[in-house]
Amino acid sequence: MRVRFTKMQGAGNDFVVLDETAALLNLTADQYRFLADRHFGVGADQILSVRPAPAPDVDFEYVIHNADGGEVEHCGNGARCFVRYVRGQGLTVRNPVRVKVKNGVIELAEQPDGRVRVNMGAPVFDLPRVPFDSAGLTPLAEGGWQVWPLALEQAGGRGAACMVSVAVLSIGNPHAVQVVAQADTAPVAEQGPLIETHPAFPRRVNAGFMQVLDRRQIRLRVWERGAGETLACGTGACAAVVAGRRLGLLDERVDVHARGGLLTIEWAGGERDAVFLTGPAQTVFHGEIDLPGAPQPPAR
Ligand SMILES: N[C@H](CCC[C@H](N)C(=O)O)C(=O)O
Repeated sequence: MRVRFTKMQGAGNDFVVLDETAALLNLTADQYRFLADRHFGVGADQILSVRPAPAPDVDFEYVIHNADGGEVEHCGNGARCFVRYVRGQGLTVRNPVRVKVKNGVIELAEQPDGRVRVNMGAPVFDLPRVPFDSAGLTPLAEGGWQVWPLALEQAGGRGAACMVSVAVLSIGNPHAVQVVAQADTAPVAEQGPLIETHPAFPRRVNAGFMQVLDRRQIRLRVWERGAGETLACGTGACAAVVAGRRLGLLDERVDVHARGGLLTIEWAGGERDAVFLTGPAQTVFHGEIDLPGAPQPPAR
């Protein structure tokens, strides 16, 4: 099956964008994995699908699949590319654009300076909604909030276990954020997959490693659920700033230095206050590719 796509990136987090506004593609997990494959496919951290509005109060539906083929609830860097795509392709002239994501509606606005500002909605701290299973775990009080100590053990008991303390929250998708002294030398490759698959996270989790430079700047690396370490993670940047602010370390507006670029996060600090993510969105190229496997029958 031949599909047209657009390759995009936001602060180095890269995407294959599929325009499904005229017809749904009904791709399989294997086909999403193929598109994301950097050797046999196009190559991307996530696949973003642009779909028709499911209700009159939104302009589009925004569906995200990780490189491992699994559908996920949200992608902040992808949201910026989404609005760049739909406006650039003339699918809408609205600004901001309202899109339906799995757990709600978000607003995406192209700014005069060319960056894109996304209203990501309010963070979620209710542990069962992250979801996080805290049974058998005792939180540590930290700066007026709490962090959760997790034992990380190599598969098969190889190597010594180590303990990390993570702040746990959802930005529509699950995040576990730890404060580290130096992001550049943080053990992202070693600890990331162990945190991602820790049994306390029944749907796995994105693992953030945050170095606080000062109250208005952090350096952040994220091992993403279903994708591994990416050059930037939009929801991860939101989660890190919200966690840092609740731990008393950060102010309302923070510049997040990711490996792939700069993101700006704003959160007033109230549990019902929306988190705002501002950053770049670039189109890299357009293309077509033959997908293995037969087209799927429409979902029932
Ligand atoms: N890996 C994430 C989805 C993509 C998030 C990230 N690319 C962003 O910009 O928010 C998850 O499984 O929840």
